[in-house]
Amino acid sequence: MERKIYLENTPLEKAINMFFEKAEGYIKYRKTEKINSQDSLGRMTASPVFAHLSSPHFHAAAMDGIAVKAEKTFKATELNPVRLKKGVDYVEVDTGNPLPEGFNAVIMIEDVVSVDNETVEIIQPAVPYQHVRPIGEDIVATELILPTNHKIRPWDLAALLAAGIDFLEVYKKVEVGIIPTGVELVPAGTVPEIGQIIEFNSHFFAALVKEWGGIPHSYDIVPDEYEVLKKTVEKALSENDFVIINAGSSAGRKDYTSKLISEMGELLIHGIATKPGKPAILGFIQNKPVIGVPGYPVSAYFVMDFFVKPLIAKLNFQQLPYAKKIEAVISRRVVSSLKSEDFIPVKLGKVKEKIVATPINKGAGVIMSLVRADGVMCIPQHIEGIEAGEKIKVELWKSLESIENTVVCIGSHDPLIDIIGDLLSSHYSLFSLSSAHVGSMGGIMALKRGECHAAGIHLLDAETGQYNIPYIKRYLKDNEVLLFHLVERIQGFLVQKGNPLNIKNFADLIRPEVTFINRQKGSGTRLLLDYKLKESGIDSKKIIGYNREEFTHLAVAAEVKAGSAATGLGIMSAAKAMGLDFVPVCSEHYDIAILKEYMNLESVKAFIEIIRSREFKEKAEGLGGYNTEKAGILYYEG
Ligand SMILES: Nc1nc2c(c(=O)[nH]1)N[C@H]1C(S)=C(S)[C@@H](COP(=O)(O)OP(=O)(O)OC[C@H]3O[C@@H](n4cnc5c(N)ncnc54)[C@H](O)[C@@H]3O)O[C@H]1N2
Ligand code: MOO
Repeated sequence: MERKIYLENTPLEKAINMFFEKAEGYIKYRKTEKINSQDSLGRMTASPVFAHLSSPHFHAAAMDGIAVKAEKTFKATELNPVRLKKGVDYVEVDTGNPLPEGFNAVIMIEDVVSVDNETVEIIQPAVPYQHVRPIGEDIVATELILPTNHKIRPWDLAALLAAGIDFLEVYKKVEVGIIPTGVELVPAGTVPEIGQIIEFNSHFFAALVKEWGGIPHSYDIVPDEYEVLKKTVEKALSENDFVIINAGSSAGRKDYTSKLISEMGELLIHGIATKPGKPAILGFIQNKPVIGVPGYPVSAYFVMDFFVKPLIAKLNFQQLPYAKKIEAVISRRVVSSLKSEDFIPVKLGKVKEKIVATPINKGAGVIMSLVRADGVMCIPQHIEGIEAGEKIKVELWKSLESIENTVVCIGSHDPLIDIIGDLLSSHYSLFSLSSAHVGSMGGIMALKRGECHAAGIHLLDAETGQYNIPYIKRYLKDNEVLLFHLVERIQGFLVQKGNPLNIKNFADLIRPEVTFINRQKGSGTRLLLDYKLKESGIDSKKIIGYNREEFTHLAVAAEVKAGSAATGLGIMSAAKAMGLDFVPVCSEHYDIAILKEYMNLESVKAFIEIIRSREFKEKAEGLGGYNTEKAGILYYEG
């Protein structure tokens, strides 16, 4: 099997146009079916629907009271009440009852004075047909209830039934075949061995298809064998309106999808100018659309969103679900490829009047970036990147109200921030926490720019040996800042189980067999390392890997776990999380800085309450490596 190395780079808009132009003829002819009106919610009418019955189909009392002959009441006044005889001049009726023969108005029971069991008195005349719902007030038999191409809403469904329409003709729901491919895949529910991956994309796609109004049919995992894939595609085509083939879309040795589409039908496009989503495949077999969706889930989501969502909408004769967009400022610099339109999931929060977007650009394989996202931003092609503080458009995945109730905490990474976030939303259902890890200095700068409420910081001042306060004095001198203790935390070397290289102190870092993974400039851990190196007179140039940077403790731990570095400086919880050993070397202050003006926000008050809670302290102590004695104490105002 030859590899297909060359992928096209068709701009997204062009790809969409080409694809839907070609699909146009197919989209026009849709199958219809008769369904029970009671099950018609959300379906599209395929022909006009006319009323079988009128509603009401008899004159009906509109109020509880008495049915009268209006003429007999005309003389009634307060001074000269009119008396009416039961059965002759009036009949008792309840709302909805048919108006008895010969009667033409209803008087509300509140306006009727009972004289005896057989007689009532009234002091106001009744107008003919007052409080009567005449035949056909709501619906007249034969009138148009719903036009063609109308999506049935709850009240439409009610009107259909009221008009005596028990069955109606709707378009058949689009049926979508989903074929997962790859020998490495094992069905969800299996414990995967090394090299095996749990197959979740077909379930992910099926859920998307349902959400977008289609009926998914997933097929068994197809190993990377051309003939098996061909057979499955043939079967799926015969059973569905279109087919999605998952994975095998790029340049791997067994990436067959594009070859198969060219051989069985017409390959329209292989490769679009987006990131992620680049290896998308668009084609037609027997005139039915066949879409090759990349294996990486984030890449897959965007290809589904670009092509499958509108295709389902068109085949269902429905409008695309409305995507709400807002303007936000971006909290940190994002570099972007000149060759592609970049789609990046973001976390959102509102600080003062600004909506702040923090990009979660973790790569196409990280499904958690979608789980954590509140929206998606797009950087157009031919733009190299966006600077922190610039405005961007964001597609919203969450209500503006919940974004307004989000505490934005930007700064140094610590798993405690996730714990605070979880406690905040579990104790205060309205509030949530959005955190971004950009290092302590990044947090201070975000506070200064008004892009976060709180910053998690642990900045050691090399001159004074003091934590955080000197930095606040220097960088936030124009702001009123409150500094709260969070924890004292132990920093140490993350090493393989058993510490095979026997790394004990900073001097060990320059041993030739010790490779290092560093944290990014501006992070507190980096400052701590540099301070300690200087203190011990160690030249950082002698450390192999000093220039390799990661953004979080966990990322450092992952590098050590994978063996690409022997050690890195980090916190105990990161070592524990990755099953590594931890060699403590020093402790530091991790504090929370908050601008005073945000302290009147209920969400920020709740955030502080959580930090002070016993539950938080217990959870933090449980992780190991933290002293929470002073958590939540305000110790500096500047
Ligand atoms: N040399 C090149 N390599 C890659 C390129 C390239 O242009 N040249 N493109 C990269 C990009 S971009 C993407 S996106 C991926 C797309 O990969 P494929 O669509 O070929 O998919 P696989 O390689 O088979 O799988 C990728 C990844 O996804 C996992 N996967 C696949 N199916 C499922 C499923 N049903 N459930 C869960 N996970 C699934 C699979 O195990 C792999 O880990 O290619 C890059 N490579
Ligand atoms: O589509 Mo790939 O996901 O560009 O990374």
